Amino acid sequence: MTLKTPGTPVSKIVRTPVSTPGGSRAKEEKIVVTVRLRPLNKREQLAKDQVAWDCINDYTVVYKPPAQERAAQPMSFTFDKVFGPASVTEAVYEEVKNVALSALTGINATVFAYGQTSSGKTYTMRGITERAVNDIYNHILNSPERDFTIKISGLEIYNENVRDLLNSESGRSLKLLDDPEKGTMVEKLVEETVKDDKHLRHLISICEAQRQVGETALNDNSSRSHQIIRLTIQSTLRENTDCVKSFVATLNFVDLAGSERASQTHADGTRLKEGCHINLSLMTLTTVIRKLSVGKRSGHIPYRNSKLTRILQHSLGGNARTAIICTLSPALSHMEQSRNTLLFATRAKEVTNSAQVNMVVSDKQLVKHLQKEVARLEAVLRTPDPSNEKDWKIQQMEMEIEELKRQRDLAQTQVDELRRKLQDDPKVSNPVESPHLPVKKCLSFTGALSSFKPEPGCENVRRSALRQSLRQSSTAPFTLMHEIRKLEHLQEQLGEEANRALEVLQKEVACHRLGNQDAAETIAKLQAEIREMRSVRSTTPKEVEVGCMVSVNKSVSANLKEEITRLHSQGSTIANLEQQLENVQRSIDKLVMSLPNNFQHSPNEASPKHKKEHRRKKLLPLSSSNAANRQNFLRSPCSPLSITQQVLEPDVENKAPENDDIISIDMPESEKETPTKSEEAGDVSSKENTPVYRRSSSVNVKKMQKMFQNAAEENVRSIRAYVTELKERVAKLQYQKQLLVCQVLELEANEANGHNIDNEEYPCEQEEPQGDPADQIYMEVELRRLTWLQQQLAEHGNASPAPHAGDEHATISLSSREFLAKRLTSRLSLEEREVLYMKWDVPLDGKQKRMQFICKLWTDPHDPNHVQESAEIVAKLVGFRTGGNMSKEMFELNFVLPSDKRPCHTDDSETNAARKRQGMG
Ligand SMILES: Nc1ncnc2c1ncn2[C@@H]1O[C@H](COP(=O)(O)OP(=O)(O)OP(=O)(O)O)[C@@H](O)[C@H]1O
Repeated sequence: MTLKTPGTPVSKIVRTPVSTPGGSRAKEEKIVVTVRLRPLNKREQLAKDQVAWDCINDYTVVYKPPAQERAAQPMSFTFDKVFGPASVTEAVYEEVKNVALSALTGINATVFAYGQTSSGKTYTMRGITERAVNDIYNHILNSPERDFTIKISGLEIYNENVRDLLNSESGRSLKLLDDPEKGTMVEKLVEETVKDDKHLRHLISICEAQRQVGETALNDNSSRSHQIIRLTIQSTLRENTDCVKSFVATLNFVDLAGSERASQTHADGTRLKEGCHINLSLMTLTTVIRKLSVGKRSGHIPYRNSKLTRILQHSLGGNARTAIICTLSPALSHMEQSRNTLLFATRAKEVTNSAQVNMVVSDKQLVKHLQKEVARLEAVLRTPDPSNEKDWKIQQMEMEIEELKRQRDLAQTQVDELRRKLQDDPKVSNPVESPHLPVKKCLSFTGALSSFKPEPGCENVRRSALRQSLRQSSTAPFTLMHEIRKLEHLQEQLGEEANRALEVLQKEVACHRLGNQDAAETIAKLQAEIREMRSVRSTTPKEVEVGCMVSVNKSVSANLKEEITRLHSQGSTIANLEQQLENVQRSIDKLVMSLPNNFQHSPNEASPKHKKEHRRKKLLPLSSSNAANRQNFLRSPCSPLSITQQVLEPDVENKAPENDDIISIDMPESEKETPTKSEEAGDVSSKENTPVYRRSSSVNVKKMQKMFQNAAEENVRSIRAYVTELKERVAKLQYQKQLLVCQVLELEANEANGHNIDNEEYPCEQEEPQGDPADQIYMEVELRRLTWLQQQLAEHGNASPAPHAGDEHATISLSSREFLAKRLTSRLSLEEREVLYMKWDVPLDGKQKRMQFICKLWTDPHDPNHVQESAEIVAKLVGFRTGGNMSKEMFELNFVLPSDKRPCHTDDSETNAARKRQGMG
C-alpha cells in the first residue's frame, strides 16, 4: 500500500477534558439518536405496501397497525429527533451538525447511519457528509487565525475484510493495529491530505466509487460493505508561534450495510455470504450498543468481535461524540426490520460517550519549546532569584549565624568584664574577707561551683574555680549577685523577726524585774523595822521601856499594818509575777516548738499551724545585722542568747560551706513551705522532690540551724531555771507575808489589852533587859532569812540596795513571845500543853506557865535537840506547818507555803541547786 499523502510528524496527543460548567472533566454525552423515515419507494408503492410508521412529532415515531392487524399493539418510540418521509437531509444534518463539527475543535466525532437495506442510509449519509464538508470548509474559511490540516482516509469492511477505499487497487485486506494513544489503527491505510473542499469531495467520491455495491431484490445499488470515511482535522493558531499545541480530531462518516433477510433479498451465493457478514457484524454492533446502554461497567464489551466495532470503538462509548441516524422504511412489509432498528436506536440512546479535546504536540514544536525552556532556566541559574526558597533559607541561616556570633561576642565581653572586676575588686574576688558582705561567708555557689569544696586558706584555688565557672557560663556572675541580694533580703527578714522576739522577751524580763523590785523593797522595809526594834531594845532604859514599849508597839503596829496592806497589794503583784512567769513559760514553749527538730515531718503532714510555726523557725534572732538588739538581749537576766553568740559567730565566720550541708533557703516568703527531712539534711541531688524550693542559691543552713537549735535549747534551760527561782522567791514572799500577819495580830492583841500584860507571865523580859539568848537566836534566824531574800532579789532582780544584815545585836520585839504564848492555847490542846509543860519543867499550877514555857525556847543554842524542838514548837504555834522536818526547813530557810499545793516545776536536782546557791544546804 502506498501512502498517498505524507503523514504528519510523529506527534504526541494530549487529551484534555472538554470544558464543562462543572469543571474540566471529560464531557459525558449520550449518543445523539435520530430516526428518519423515508417515503415509500416505487417498489413499495407498486406492491401497495402500507405505511406502518408515523412520526407524530419531532421526537416520536409510532407504529400504526393496519386495519387487518387490529390485535397488534401500537408501538411508540421517542428519540432526539425523528424525521418523517417528507424531511430533507438538510434537516437531518442540522441535527447532527454539532457532533460532526466537533472535530474542528479537537473532539472526535462519528456520524453513522443504521437501518435495514434500502432504508435510505446511503442516501442520508451522502447528504450529511456533503454538508459536513461544506461546513468544515466554511469553518476553515471563517477561522483564518488557525491553520487547518485535513486528511482523509476511506475503508470498507467487506466480508469482514478491511479495504482501503483510497487505495482500492491493492485489493488487500488491511490489518488492524492497536495503538495506545490512537486506539485501533488500520495498518497502511492511505490517508490523503486534503487540499481543499473540492479535493475532499473528490476523494470522498473516490471512496464511494471503490465501495462494493450489488444489486438485490430490495435495492438496485445495495451497499454490500460498511464504509468509513475518516477525516482527520488538525488546527493550529497561525500567529502564535509559541503555541505548540494543536487540536486534532477525527470525523467518521459511517455508512453501514443494511441488515437484510435473505427471504426478502432473495440473496444467494455471494450476496448471501455478504448478507451473512453484514448481519453478523451488525449483530456485534447491536450487542456492543446494548451492553453500553446498560453501563460501561456492565462487563465485557465485545468490540473485538467484529472489525466494525473495533474500528468504531472510540465512537461507541469512548472519546468521541456520536450521532446515529436510524433509517426506516415506513412500509408495513418491513415492519419487523424497522422495529428492530428502533429497538437498536432505543438502546443506542442510553450509550454515553466521554469526549475529550485532543491536542497534539509535534516533535518539531516540542523541540523548539524545550530549547526555549532550557534557555530560560540557564538564565535563572546565572542570576539567583531572591524568591528562591533554597536561597532564602541559606540567607536566613547566614543571618542566624551572624546573630549567634554577635551574642557569643557579647557574652564573651561580659565574661571578660566580670573577670576583670573579680581581679580588681578584692571584695568581689574574696567575699569572705569583705566586712560589708557577711552573708557571702555562708554562700555556696550553684552550678559548677556547687561541686567545688574550697579548703580553708585556699582562696586562690577557690578564686580559680570561680573564674572557671564564669568562663563556662556567662550568666554565673549575674546569678551569683542575684543570689547574694536575695540572701541579704532574707537576712533582713530574719533580723526583723529577731527584733520582735527580743522585744517580747525584754518585756517579760522587765515585768520580772518590777516584781522582784517590789518584793525587795518590802523586805528592806521589814529589815529596817527589825533594826529599829533592835535599837530600841538595846538602848532604851528599863524604866522607860514599858512606857516606850507602848509607843513603839503602836508605831510598829502601824507600820506593820501598812506593810500588811502593802503585802496584800503585793499579793496581786505576786500574782502578776506568776502570770508573767507563765507568759515567759509560754514564750519558752514557743521557742522550743520553733526548733527545727519539731518540724522535720513531711510537708504533706504539716498542718497550717505547723507551717506557720515552721516559718517562724526560719526567723530566729540570729541575724548578723541585728547585732545591737542581740547585745541588749544578752544583757537581760535570762540571757537566752548568751551561749548562742559564742557558738554562732565562730562557726559562721571561720567555716567554709560544705556541700553536704547545702540547702536552699532563698525561696520567697510566700513560697516557703515545710521542707522534707531529706532536704534539711542537704539532699539536693533530687530536684524533683523539691517542688516548692527554688534551688537558686545555697547556704550552710544545716550548721546554722544546728547552732540555732543548741542556742535555743540552752536558752530554754536557762529560762526554766530562772522561772523556778522566781517561783521559789514568790513562795518565800508568801511566807514572809504570813509571818508579818502573825506579828500584826500579836501587836493588835497587845494593844487591845492596853499593855496590861500579865507581868507574871513575862518575868523574863524584865529579868533580861539585855535580851534573852532565845530572842537572839530567833531574831538571828529571822534576820538571816530576810537578808538572804534581800540578797537574792538584789542579785537577780536589780533590787534596791538592801540594808546590811551584819547587825548581830539587833533585837526583836518581845511581842513574838507574847504572840506565841497566846498561840499555846489556840494551837495546842490542854493535853499537849501539859505534856510540853512537863517536858520543859514548867509548873502545871503556875499562872504564867505559858510565858514560862515560851521563855524556855531557844535557851540553849548549843543543844541541837533543844534548838530543833524549839523550832518545831514555834512553827506549830505560828501555824506554819506541821511535820517532822519542820525545824529543819525553818532553820535552813527552805520554806514551803502550807497552802501551796501546786506541783513544783523544779525537780530535786534543781531544788538542791537552789539550796546550794542559797548557801544553806
Ligand atoms: N429520504 C429519502 N427520500 C427519497 N428517496 C430516498 C430516501 N431515502 C432513500 N431514498 C431512495 O431509496 C433508495 C434506496 O436508498 P439507499 O440506497 O440509500 O438505501 P440503503 O439503505 O443505503 O440501502 P443499502 O443498505 O442496500 O445500501 C434510493 O433510490 C434512494 O434514492
